[in-house]
This record gives sequence, structure tokens and C-alpha cells, in this order.
Amino acid sequence: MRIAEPTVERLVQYIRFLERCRESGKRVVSSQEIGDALGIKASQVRKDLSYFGEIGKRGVGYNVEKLYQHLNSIFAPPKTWKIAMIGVGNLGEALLGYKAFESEKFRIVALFDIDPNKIGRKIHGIHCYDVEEMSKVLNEEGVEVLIITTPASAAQDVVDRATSSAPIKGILNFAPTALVVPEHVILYNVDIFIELEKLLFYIKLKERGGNI
Ligand SMILES: NC(=O)c1ccc[n+]([C@@H]2O[C@H](COP(=O)([O-])OP(=O)(O)OC[C@H]3O[C@@H](n4cnc5c(N)ncnc54)[C@H](O)[C@@H]3O)[C@@H](O)[C@H]2O)c1
Repeated sequence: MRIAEPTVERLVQYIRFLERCRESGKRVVSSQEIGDALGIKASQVRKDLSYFGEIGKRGVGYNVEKLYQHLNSIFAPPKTWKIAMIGVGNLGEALLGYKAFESEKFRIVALFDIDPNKIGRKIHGIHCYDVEEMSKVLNEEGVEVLIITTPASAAQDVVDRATSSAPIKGILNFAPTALVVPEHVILYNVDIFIELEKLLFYIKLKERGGNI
């Protein structure tokens, strides 16, 4: 089943919101409440959730636990994805310090860098290896996903080396460069500046009453 990217983003938001509901002991939630908390129309929430089968009753709301388990089962197969990060500079370290990485669904098991001051050290509790050891470590650890936070100039080379020597399935790339990856690898680019440009564009559009 092909799910549009904005839908996937909303589903992730629903899961996060339901996590908060579970933590606070809330048992039932309505599409209106979910929508209000996330700034999404209740009709959109109902549409998204009905897409995966009827899991709520009209007028009664959704059982938080059931909906949470249901949405999670769409996203995370019952395994912990092993991730390696390549390039542990300012951005890499900031990401490693981000609480969301403490998850049952994925675990960063190895870091790689070329900086002798980082190699052999633990950063946020994770061992940093020499990038030259990448092939060996990726295979030993069973890494399937890479996060690329190297300078743009180094990204393609590390990706080529990793994908040609280990069974990598997906790459989350932060380096501002158009990476070429083998067909079996899913590449996802994250660029905060593109997001910011988009935001500024829409602010301008709104200020002009919808006209460019
Ligand atoms: N996508 C975004 O929104 C976003 C935001 C900020 C930065 N960036 C990009 O993320 C990347 C990292 O930014 P930063 O500020 O952390 O830079 P940084 O210079 O602080 O860190 C880069 C790290 O990569 C290491 N490195 C260099 N060459 C390497 C190689 N061949 N193999 C392994 N490691 C290597 C360096 O030693 C360093 O630790 C850059 O490409 C930057 O443009 C993206």
C-alpha cells in the first residue's frame, strides 16, 4: 500500500500524541482532541485513521491503547532497527543528545568519524569508530540504516563504501548534497533550510492574500 508522505508525517504525530495520552493515563480520545492538540482538522484525523480499518466508534472516540498499538504496528515491525551515524560533529552530537533517539524501535549502535579526537571514544554512550572500520563494524552489528551527518564533500564516498560492503536498507541524509544510492536502498533527505524556505514562502503568500 502506497501512503502519501504527508499522511505518514501525520501518523507519526498521532503516535507521539497517543504516547503522551498513555503516559498521562488517558484511556479514550476523540478525533477532535487529537486534531486540536496537533493543529489538524478532526475530519482529516478521522479520514487518516479510517484508512487503516475502522478502529474507532462514532461518538465514542478511540481507545488510546488500541489505536496506539494499531498505528505502531503499521510503522515498526517487531524488531529494533540498528542505526549507525557517520560524521559526529555539531549536528551529529546534537541529534545524539535528542531524547527521541531513546526508542524501542531503533537504536544507534555505532558512530563513525575521521577525527582522531573522537575515534575510540564514547559519545553519548555510543562507541565512535574510525570510518575505515565501517564495513567490518556495520556487518558485525547488523546495521541496516545510516544517518549521514558528514560534510557534503564526504557524504557520497562514505555512502558508497557502506552500501557496497554492508546490507544497508535506508539512509537518512542530512548532508546538503544529492546522493546516489543503489536501487535497493531508500534515501531520505532532511534539510532544515528547505523547510525554513518553505515556511517563509508560505508566510509571504499569506501576507499577499494567496497571490505570488
Ligand atoms: N540537513 C540539515 O538540516 C542540516 C543542518 C545543519 C547541518 N547540516 C549538514 O550536516 C553536516 C554536518 O554538519 P555539522 O555542522 O555537524 O559539521 P561538523 O563539521 O561539525 O561535523 C562533521 C563531522 O563529520 C566528520 N567527517 C568529516 N569527513 C568524514 C568522513 N569522510 N567520514 C566520517 N566522518 C567525517 C568530521 O570529523 C566531523 O566530526 C554538513 O554536511 C552540514 O551541511 C545539515
